Amino acid sequence: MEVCVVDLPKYGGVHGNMIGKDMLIFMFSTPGVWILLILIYVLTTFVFRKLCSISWKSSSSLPLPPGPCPWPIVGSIFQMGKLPHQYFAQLAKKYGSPIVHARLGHRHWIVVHSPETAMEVLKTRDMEFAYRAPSVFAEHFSFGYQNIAFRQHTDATWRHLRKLCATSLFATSSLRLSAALRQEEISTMISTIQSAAIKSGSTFLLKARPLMYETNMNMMSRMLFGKKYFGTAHSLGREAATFRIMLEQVVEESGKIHLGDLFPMLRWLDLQCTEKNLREQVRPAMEKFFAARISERKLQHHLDGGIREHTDFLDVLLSLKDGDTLSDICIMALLSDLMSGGSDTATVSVEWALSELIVHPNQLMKAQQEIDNVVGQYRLVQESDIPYLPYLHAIIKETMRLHPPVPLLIPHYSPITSHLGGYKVPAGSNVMVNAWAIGRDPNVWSNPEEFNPDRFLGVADTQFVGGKQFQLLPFSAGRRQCPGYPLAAIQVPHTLASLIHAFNWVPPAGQRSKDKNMNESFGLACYRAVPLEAAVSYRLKHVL
Ligand code: HEM
Repeated sequence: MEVCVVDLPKYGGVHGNMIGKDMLIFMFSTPGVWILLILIYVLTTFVFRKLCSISWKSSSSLPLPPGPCPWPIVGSIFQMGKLPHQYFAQLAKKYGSPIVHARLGHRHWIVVHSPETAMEVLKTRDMEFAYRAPSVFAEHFSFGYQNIAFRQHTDATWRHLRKLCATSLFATSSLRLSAALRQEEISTMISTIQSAAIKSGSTFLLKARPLMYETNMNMMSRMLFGKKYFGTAHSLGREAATFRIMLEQVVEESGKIHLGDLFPMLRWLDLQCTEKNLREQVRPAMEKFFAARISERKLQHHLDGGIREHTDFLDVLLSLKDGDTLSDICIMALLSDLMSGGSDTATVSVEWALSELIVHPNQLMKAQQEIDNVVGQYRLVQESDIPYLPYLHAIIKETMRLHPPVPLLIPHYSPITSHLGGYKVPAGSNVMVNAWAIGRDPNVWSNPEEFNPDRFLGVADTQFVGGKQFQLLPFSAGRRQCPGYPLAAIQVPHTLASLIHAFNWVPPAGQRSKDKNMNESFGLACYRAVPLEAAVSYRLKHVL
């Protein structure tokens, strides 16, 4: 039998099982295949683009606002640095756009930089942008989004809580009732400094921040639940120690960037162990502290036979009836919200105002003269004097223009895809207003870097809360506008007036007025990076 030997190609015949290099060489040397491939490529690209444009158009056919090209996965986290408001202001300048965008991890940040765009976010389309983003810190600090700051504005309880604050804590009549306790705390602060001045001869070096912070905390805790934890010997028990430790933990956690917020899919891993700390240490400590305040007050109500007069906000909250009652968890969340909302912001405002006045001695002198004319030198400033001090008010407005205590406000959020100023806002974006940048914008203010309180003489206080022009936004505006504004509008000028009325403030020896270190640090509020230190001497004829 004849055997026909066929020399097979190494990988099989043309119509056989041909794979590998030779096959590729064969394919690409055939013009028909080339044409076919090009056709397939063109077709698929066309179909893909078409499909994309259909789904893009159904959400938004607009481009993202200008911004840096993000790194894969991390986005622009490493470019942002420690002062996000300054980073975004630079981006707005670089791209010549009042709306800029950066991606940080998984989340988009859309930041607006002009009064017009701020008005669109905070007023015109307030309902769309007044949401809050879910976040690791917010979830634990607010006992599961139970407080005002992190509850959604569409929730009826959010409206109820804001209304309760407006009618029973910050209403003019309520503030009048709590005025005496604030005066006591201010007098204590002044006499503490005065004693130190007497002890050290006449002029002494003072770091005022801790004292101002403690004074504000005492005012807040007394107004909210009738107790104080700083300063005098009788308030330094175990309860005060617990309170202070809790406070330190909250401040520390609030300043952290939680990876779970930037990469929600990795949240369960808790790579930094920050969530474990929040869940197992901070939240239980807060819960234990506030639960104890609530149960001791419930006991008092019981002993008083339900006829106790309201002495503080906790009394009001525990006396709510029928459909208005709040759960204990909600009360705890509200108390901690108000404590933290009202302490750092007021402290930071007064510290920046003092810092500016120390480097502008003529303006300090003018303010002191104004106060002397109204108050004299034989008593301390009282809240009832505040309406008669227009130059002091102008100083505070000018300070908050240059140093808004919360420079990017609290981030707003868009849960759905939306648009702003002709740009796309992807679903799940943080939408932020750069109050710091608007306050320093040369298109809005003449000589914006100059500290010139006179520009605000004769300007109504309502300018503080958005006003008509949205140029000055330290308290924000619209639905989320700071509910504590009526208190801050008394507390900040009262504290500042008392300090500059009672003392002379000059830079420490060897430091000239114009050597100003106005660097900032970013946190719950935007403090001076280096706490203010000044040489202080008592200037009143009145002795405490
Ligand atoms: C100088 C003093 C203060 C400044 C500059 C200030 C500023 C602000 C800002 C910028 C916001 C964010 C608004 C937004 O998200 O658009 C805010 C919200 C808030 N502030 Fe203030 N604040 C001050 C004092 C207070 C005080 C005294 C309290 C209470 C005792 C308070 C309680 C709150 C609360 C609860 C919120 C959340 C409001 C919400 O989300 O609905 N603040 N504040």
